[in-house]
Amino acid sequence: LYNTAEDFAGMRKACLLTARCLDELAAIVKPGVTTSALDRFVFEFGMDHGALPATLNYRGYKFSVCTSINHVVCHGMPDDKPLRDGDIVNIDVTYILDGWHGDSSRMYPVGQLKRSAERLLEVTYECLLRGIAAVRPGARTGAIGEAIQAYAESERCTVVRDFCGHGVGRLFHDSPNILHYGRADEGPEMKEGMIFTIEPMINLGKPHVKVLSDGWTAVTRDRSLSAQYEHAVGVTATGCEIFTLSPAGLDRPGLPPLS
Ligand SMILES: CCc1ccsc1-c1ccc(O)c(O)c1
Ligand SMILES: [Mn+2]
Ligand SMILES: [Mn+2]
Repeated sequence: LYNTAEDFAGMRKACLLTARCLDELAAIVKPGVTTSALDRFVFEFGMDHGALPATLNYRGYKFSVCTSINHVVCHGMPDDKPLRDGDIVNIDVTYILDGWHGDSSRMYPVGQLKRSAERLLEVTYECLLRGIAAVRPGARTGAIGEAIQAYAESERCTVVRDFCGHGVGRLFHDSPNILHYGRADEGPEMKEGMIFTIEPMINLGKPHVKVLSDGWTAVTRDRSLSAQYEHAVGVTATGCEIFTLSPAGLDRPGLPPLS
């Protein structure tokens, strides 16, 4: 367990840096830009702020970021292929700043999206917000998954079961695992001071996923579109604090709020 004073202060700083990087990426992502260029930006942004990407050399992964396009569910690797008009891409960043891991991801539209793709982004972000709304001391972690699954399926979407959220803080991955489906009476009880990510992957088609021969890239088996949003949260006496919110309100899909 973490204590809500110093530990939450450390998480706030690491997560704010990740959120600021994700904010800046919104102006960079456009047709013709390669995901390798995004990888270089994320590495350099970290260097400029005294932070290292946690994914670099993590379990043999060689990049500073995951970039997952269209039917890629997660763990997409940056490459030299240019993004195309109509693509949707998840960019997942984890900076380590003074030993604290700021883990967050968002969806970025490339150019003009089809309505079905736009709707998937809205449903997925709402799934994350519903999961966050279920966080409070005394509830079980299963309440997060139940809330996400109920909303996703009410919108005729499906929840990926193969990957989950996780404890985060001084470690990139810690207990508890946070499932994005299930029942409210399952899982460990949430306690004040717990810090974990909620990172639902939502598909327009079937939930089934397979990992490509590169050992990383997870794709929908039916090649349907998939989206993911990730926030890191700390459990407080009254609910939770979202550490990775965008200071500019850019973490939600669609147009940024009028300033
Ligand atoms: C590429 C980083 C990686 C490797 C194995 S799991 C993983 C990963 C990627 C994004 C995450 O948000 C996460 O919690 C883990
Ligand atoms: Mn992440
Ligand atoms: Mn994560």
